[in-house]
Amino acid sequence: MTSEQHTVEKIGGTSMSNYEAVRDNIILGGREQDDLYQRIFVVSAYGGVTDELLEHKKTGEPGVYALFADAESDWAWGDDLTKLIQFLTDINGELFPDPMLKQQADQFITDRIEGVRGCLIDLQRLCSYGQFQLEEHLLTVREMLAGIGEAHSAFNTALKLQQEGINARFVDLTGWRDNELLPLDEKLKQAFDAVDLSRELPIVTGYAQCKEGLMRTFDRGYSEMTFSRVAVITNAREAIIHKEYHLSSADPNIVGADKVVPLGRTNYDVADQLANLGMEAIHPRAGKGMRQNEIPLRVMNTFEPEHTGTLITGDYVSEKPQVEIIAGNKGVFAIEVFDQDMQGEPGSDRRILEVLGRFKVRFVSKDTNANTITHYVDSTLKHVKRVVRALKDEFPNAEISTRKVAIVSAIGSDIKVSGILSRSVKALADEDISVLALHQCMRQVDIQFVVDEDAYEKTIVALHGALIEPHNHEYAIVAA
Ligand SMILES: Nc1ncnc2c1ncn2[C@@H]1O[C@H](COP(=O)(O)OP(=O)(O)O)[C@@H](O)[C@H]1O
Ligand SMILES: N[C@@H](CC(=O)OP(=O)(O)O)C(=O)O
Repeated sequence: MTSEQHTVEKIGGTSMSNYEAVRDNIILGGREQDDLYQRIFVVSAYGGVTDELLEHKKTGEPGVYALFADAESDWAWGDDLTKLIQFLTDINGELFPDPMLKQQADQFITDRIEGVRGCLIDLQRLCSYGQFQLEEHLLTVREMLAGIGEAHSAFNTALKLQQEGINARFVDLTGWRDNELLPLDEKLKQAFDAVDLSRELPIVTGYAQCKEGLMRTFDRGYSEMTFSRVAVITNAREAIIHKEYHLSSADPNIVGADKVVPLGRTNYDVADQLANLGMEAIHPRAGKGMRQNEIPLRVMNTFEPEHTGTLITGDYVSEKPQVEIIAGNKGVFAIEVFDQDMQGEPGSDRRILEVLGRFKVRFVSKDTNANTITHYVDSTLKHVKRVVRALKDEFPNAEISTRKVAIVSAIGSDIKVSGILSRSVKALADEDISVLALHQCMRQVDIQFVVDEDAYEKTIVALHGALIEPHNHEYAIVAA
């Protein structure tokens, strides 16, 4: 099934938890009955469910997976799974006042969870014989558990919409009781060849089981990968992500919702800069497929459906050079290698990168001079300490130092604005913010300021006030 007239739309977890908003603002949105179709919805688990299944995305608090992987507490995971059934059936109770429908939804998800419980008990027994190592199967366990959340929300949404007279169809990509493991693209082709978009509304699980193993590469970003591959494989005319906020000119929680303005237009290059800083409009690997297939990506605010949101395309460059977004990352470690012999010994950078690669530490930015190379890494203190120990072995005569910093970036599809650098630095100086390092590429799509970690918020506010607010954008920066 491919058509050039349909959209593929991802609905994020926080939005999914508000069924009425999903139904009224996304599914119906004032459309006539005949205009409801030609859309594919890829849904995430309800907010907080995947945290319970795996571990809390922000706090790290263990979920079922983390407890199962921690061999010490043999049965804590089982108790957690039982609590999870209660959590999910409570959600069903909110969603289905009709007892028959609630019973149907409860039956579906309880069967699924009890099936997984049986699997995990068998796996534990298998691994108790020593020939089988639990560690070798943990990624499969993680994938199986993750899929429960999306199966739950997709099944419920399809059932609810059917009750509202919409021909919604539950498309389960979680591989539950599948007898073959297919590569992702093949699995998607198989699933959507069976769908008639002119008269069916597929509600698709954001988790897809496939030979590549989505979580191996994307972990908690798996639903974006499923979403983007569905858009590519079915040749969508547009891909849309429905989130609980606009992609704004800065974090509304820092600058103030009254001061930020939605980004109306931008491009995948800017989206990659944001992802590099940890503020993901779209995961770069997920965005790559859509960019290469020239599928526009729109980020919509579920709770402001009348707003055209942010349209991300590969070729967009703002007519008037300007900063479009101030974004940053405060959890960054600067690892500085200062070695007086460096100038005379080419290859130092390669050796440093080899150490970072060995510990799978990703760097967000870097700067160098004759005898100093500094990498700014987005990692944990534990990993940074390991890297520093390895660097000391590699560079015995070097001074190696680390420091927690924040990186704040002024980003835009074209920021070749004369005087922007001086205005930015002045805005920071006026707030007594010292700039520890400064990076700008010749392509001029971003200027990165490295500041003390505790100056992160002040820096974002100062740059937003100097570079964006004076333009008094109203509806959006270049409305989509
Ligand atoms: N430029 C920005 N536009 C909108 N929100 C932003 C921006 N920068 C940071 N944020 C913050 O990111 C939060 C969402 O973070 P994110 O991890 O993407 O949520 P989710 O995991 O639900 O997609 C928003 O609630 C907002 O506080
Ligand atoms: N439900 C998964 C996948 C996901 O992307 O969710 P969300 O769209 O709410 O970020 C998770 O929480 O990781």
